[in-house]
Amino acid sequence: MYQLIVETSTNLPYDVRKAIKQAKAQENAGTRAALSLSTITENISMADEEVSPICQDTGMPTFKIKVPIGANQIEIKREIEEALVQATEDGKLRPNSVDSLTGKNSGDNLGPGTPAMYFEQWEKDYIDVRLVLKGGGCENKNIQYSLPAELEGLGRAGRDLDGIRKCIMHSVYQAQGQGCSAGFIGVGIGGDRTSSYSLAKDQLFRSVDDVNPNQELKKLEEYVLENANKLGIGTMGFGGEATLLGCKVGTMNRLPASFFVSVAYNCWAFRRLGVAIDPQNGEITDWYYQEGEKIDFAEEAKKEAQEATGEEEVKQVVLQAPVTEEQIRELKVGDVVVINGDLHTGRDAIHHHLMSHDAPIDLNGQIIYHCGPVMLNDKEKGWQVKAAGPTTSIREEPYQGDIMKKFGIRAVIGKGGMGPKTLKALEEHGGVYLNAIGGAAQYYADCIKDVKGVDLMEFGIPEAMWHLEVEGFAAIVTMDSHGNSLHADVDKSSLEKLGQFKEPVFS
Ligand SMILES: O=C(O)C[C@H](O)C(=O)O
Ligand code: SF4
Repeated sequence: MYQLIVETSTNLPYDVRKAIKQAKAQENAGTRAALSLSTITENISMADEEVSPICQDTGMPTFKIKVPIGANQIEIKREIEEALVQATEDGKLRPNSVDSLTGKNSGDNLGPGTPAMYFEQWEKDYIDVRLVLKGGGCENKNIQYSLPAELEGLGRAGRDLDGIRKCIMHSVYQAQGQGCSAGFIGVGIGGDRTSSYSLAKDQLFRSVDDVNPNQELKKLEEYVLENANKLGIGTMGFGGEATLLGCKVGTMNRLPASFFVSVAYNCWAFRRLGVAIDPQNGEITDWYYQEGEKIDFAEEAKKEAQEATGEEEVKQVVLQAPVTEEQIRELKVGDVVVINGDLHTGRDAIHHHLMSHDAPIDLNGQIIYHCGPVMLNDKEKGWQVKAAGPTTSIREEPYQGDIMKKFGIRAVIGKGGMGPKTLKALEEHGGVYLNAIGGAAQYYADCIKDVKGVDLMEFGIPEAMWHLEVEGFAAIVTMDSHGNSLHADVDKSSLEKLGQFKEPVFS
């Protein structure tokens, strides 16, 4: 179980690698989307080499286990829990289990509902364990429709295959880049609200290459894959050709009165693996999702990095943090900023806290990084950063503008963009929003040269305020102090494109 957990967190499966490689081939060199994909593939290689988490959000560990008749499920549960605790201690998983009422992090990835484990008996003589580590950002972009429904951009979706088609197209649109596109979707049709979502998630256990045996669903999957990529959302929502990398649809019976379509959205960091286990000796006899060649992005990434620095099409601005208002007002959407100096992490708990408390340090001219890192406290070296990519910024929308003004913060780094309230505050106050590449947790951890301290540890490791010193931390200006937002632009243009799919296709 330990091996399965570590491999899943650090080594992306072959089928997912293949889909990412295809996406890269679709994007034109030198574009924002192509550069972001290069960062992503470089990150995949780094995680593999370092045996460190691909993304800092190691998600909700979800196990699907098939056991021969007579196998002791209680013992298997215990083994899984022990392995999770160990993997957390070793920095392969972030402590991710939080009490919903008190906000307290259990620290070891155990707690009510964590991990999720689903057992099933079968008549074979081996144990089949599948694991998906699905992060919170993409989980937040899951969506459930109850048909008939009225959908933005697409009009009425009826209780038929064409209505289902519209829901799925809409689900990709509404995710924008916030679930770290390009993503994979699993769709569940029918059931009740619970079983419909669970069917959607089950589809994520199908291999990316898997072909649906049901001809109608096969056509639907192909249609969505082809057409969702015409929405122009692209990697991280920066615009581009690759928005969706996989679409798998399953169906089950429903009640006469209900008609649910549920969509489970998974980011590009699609961490799911599986093993066959011999119950006699506990040995792994087979790994799943590893057919064919393993794509090694390392060499490719090196070549591309050289080419990209040679091209230099985009404006690059080096900022030494702390920064001044004048420096920030000079930045425009599309600029690439390279940061050296101080960064301070702050996510949900910190933003909520800062609304009614003083900051633990002087934040004037400082940069806030929406990030909940994986940290290890080494006896000799002190705090070590194991993974540190951005988290979805939109959750801080109610607070961000006020906090920037209150403390004189000049820049925030995150992913997925923010809304009109923040945009207005950036203009009034002289601030900027910088988009880092979601999921690229190794790539950014590598830029962190020192952990200078930590405050508000009572919020738990991911939510604490970490004071970091960085070098060469690159991010893209996607919202500036002149009222421009790339996110608003991509949302608007993709909604217009969504309108092209209004007419019936499967009727
Ligand atoms: O929790 C995180 O670090 C990231 C989260 O998965 C997100 O996508 O927002
Ligand atoms: S940060 Fe992005 S890549 Fe990581 S779990 Fe969240 S959605 Fe996935």
